[in-house]
Amino acid sequence: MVAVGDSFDSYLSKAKKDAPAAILRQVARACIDINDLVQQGALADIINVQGEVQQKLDILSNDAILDACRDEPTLSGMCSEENESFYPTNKSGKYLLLFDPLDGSSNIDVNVSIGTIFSIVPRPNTKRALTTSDFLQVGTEQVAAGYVIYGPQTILVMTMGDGVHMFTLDVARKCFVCTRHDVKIAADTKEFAINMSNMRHWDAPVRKYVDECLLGAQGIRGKDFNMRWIAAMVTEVHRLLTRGGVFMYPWDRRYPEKAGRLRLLYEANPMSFLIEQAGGASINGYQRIVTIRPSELHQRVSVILGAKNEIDRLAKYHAEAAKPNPLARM
Ligand SMILES: O=P(O)(O)OC[C@H]1O[C@](O)(COP(=O)(O)O)[C@@H](O)[C@@H]1O
Ligand SMILES: [Mg+2]
Ligand SMILES: [Mg+2]
Repeated sequence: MVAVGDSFDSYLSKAKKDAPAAILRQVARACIDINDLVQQGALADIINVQGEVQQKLDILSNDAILDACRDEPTLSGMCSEENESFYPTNKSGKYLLLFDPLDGSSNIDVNVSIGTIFSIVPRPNTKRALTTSDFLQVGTEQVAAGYVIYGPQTILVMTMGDGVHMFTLDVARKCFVCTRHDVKIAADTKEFAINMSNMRHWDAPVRKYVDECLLGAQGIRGKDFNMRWIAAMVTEVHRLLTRGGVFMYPWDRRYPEKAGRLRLLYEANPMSFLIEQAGGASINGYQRIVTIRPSELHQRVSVILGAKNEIDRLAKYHAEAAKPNPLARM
């Protein structure tokens, strides 16, 4: 078990023999480079005065991960939120890497925390050429997942199914050091996060849950709730892992044909793995997110995750709403 003060490298060196340690080392290295880019901010524009075309941080971050991982022998392919299709690497690699290189892009200009999210799954069949369908695995197949938050501190948070551990970047030494291990989320909370501007578009169960929270001590919940919205899933999940809460980006009527806003493979699955490892729960309203069978790389999903008892309540409201109305048959 990892302990506070252990370096990320020593944690990885103690991992199970078949763990994707080498890939995680490369991802961490790329994220240190992304952190440098994030820290430079507008200075990067000033430094690059030679007439080169400036690239958006999303693209630079994407390139940083592709560059760091493409020669890793244990990796057979990568898939990014920023690319239409997958990127094959080493034929004999045992693993596949999926990632959102820069989450919370709208926060960059206003200097609010952003992050990188990653997920590693085994390659299902090493005997034939890699195909898109190899990436379309249920979240329960993940062998490792996590994120790096670029905030006042830069912190790598991850799980290999052995609990959730946090490693803070030692900027001077350019390495991550464990600062919290086996993080757990309390089953109850008085805090929720949702984009309230979409309220009129929500489905009835989400509306009911939030209405009850807003009634506070005067309503059936009997307690006052606080609300947050940072508009970066990484930062919201980091808050949940630090002091509990509920995060929701549910399906809404703005885009009825889409299952939600967030991406199943690059955002929802890795975050759900972390939240469940921390003792919380993560659903799309009706089922555990990690049990959803993906049908396309950029598939979207409704996300409701965090404190166990709150998610159970939300699941109950969804199940009740889905029951056929007995009056309809009369
Ligand atoms: O702008 P909104 O509707 O508040 O949406 C914010 C959500 O969009 C996201 O930024 C989407 O991720 P990207 O920035 O990677 O596209 C989430 O992190 C966040 O939860
Ligand atoms: Mg994102
Ligand atoms: Mg992104």
